[in-house]
Amino acid sequence: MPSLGRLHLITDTRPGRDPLAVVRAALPVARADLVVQVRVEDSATDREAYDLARRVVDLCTPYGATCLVNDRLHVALAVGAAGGHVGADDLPVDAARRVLGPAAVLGATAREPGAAVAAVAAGAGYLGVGPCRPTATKEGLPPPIGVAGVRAVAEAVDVPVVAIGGVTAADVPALRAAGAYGVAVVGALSTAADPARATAELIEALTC
Ligand SMILES: Cc1ncc(COP(=O)(O)OP(=O)(O)O)c(N)n1
Ligand SMILES: Cc1nc(C(=O)O)sc1CCOP(=O)(O)O
Ligand SMILES: [Mg+2]
Repeated sequence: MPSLGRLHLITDTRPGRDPLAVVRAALPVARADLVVQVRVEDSATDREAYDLARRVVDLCTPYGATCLVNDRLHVALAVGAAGGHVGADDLPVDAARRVLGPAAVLGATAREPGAAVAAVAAGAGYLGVGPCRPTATKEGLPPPIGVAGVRAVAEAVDVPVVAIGGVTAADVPALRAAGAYGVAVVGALSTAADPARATAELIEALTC
C-alpha cells in the first residue's frame, strides 16, 4: 500500500463554500501528498455524499492522491474510495475495519493515548488527533489538547498521527516536532484567498 499523504484536506460543505474548487486547487500542488477526506454535513443525504465523493475520486486519481470518506463507509465502498475515517459517534473501529476490509485506509479519531492504543488495536491505520486549537469549523468539540496532547498520543502508538483542529502552516513545525506525521485542515484551505498557495505553504512545512 502506498504511504499515507501528509496533508489531509477535509471538504467544507457549509453553505457558501465550494469544496471541489478547493480540491482542484490543491491537487496539482500536493499531488500524492494529498488526502481528500469527503466530509458532508450531517443533514446531507447519502446521494449528496455519494455525488461529491465520486467527483473527488475522479479528481484525485490522475494525481495519485487519496480519497477517504468520513463517517459514511457505504459511500466509501460505493465510490471506490481508498477508505474512511470514523470517530466516537460512528461505527466502532473494528466494525469499520470489517466493512472496509483489510487493505483499506482506515482512520480513527483519538484524543488521548488510551483511546489511541485501543483504536490501533481495533484496526485503525492512522489517527486523527485533536483539536489542537480552538476552531469554529465544528461545534461540540472538547477543549484543545495542544501540541502536548498530540505528543502524548504520538508517543503511545506507531501509526501515523494526523493533527487536526485550527491547524495552519505556522503550527506544522511544532506539531511535527511533537511526532505528528501530517495535518488535517478545513479552514486553512477553504477560507484561503489563494488555496493553491495555502496548499504549497502546508506542503512545504510538512515535507521540508
Ligand atoms: C483526520 C481527522 N481527524 C478527526 C476527525 C473527526 O472525526 P469525528 O470525531 O468522527 O468527527 P466528524 O468529522 O465526523 O464530525 C476527522 N474527520 N478527520
Ligand atoms: C472536523 C473536525 N474534527 C476535529 C476534531 O478535533 O476531532 S476538529 C475538526 C474541524 C477542523 O477544521 P479546521 O481545520 O477549520 O479547524
Ligand atoms: Mg465522524
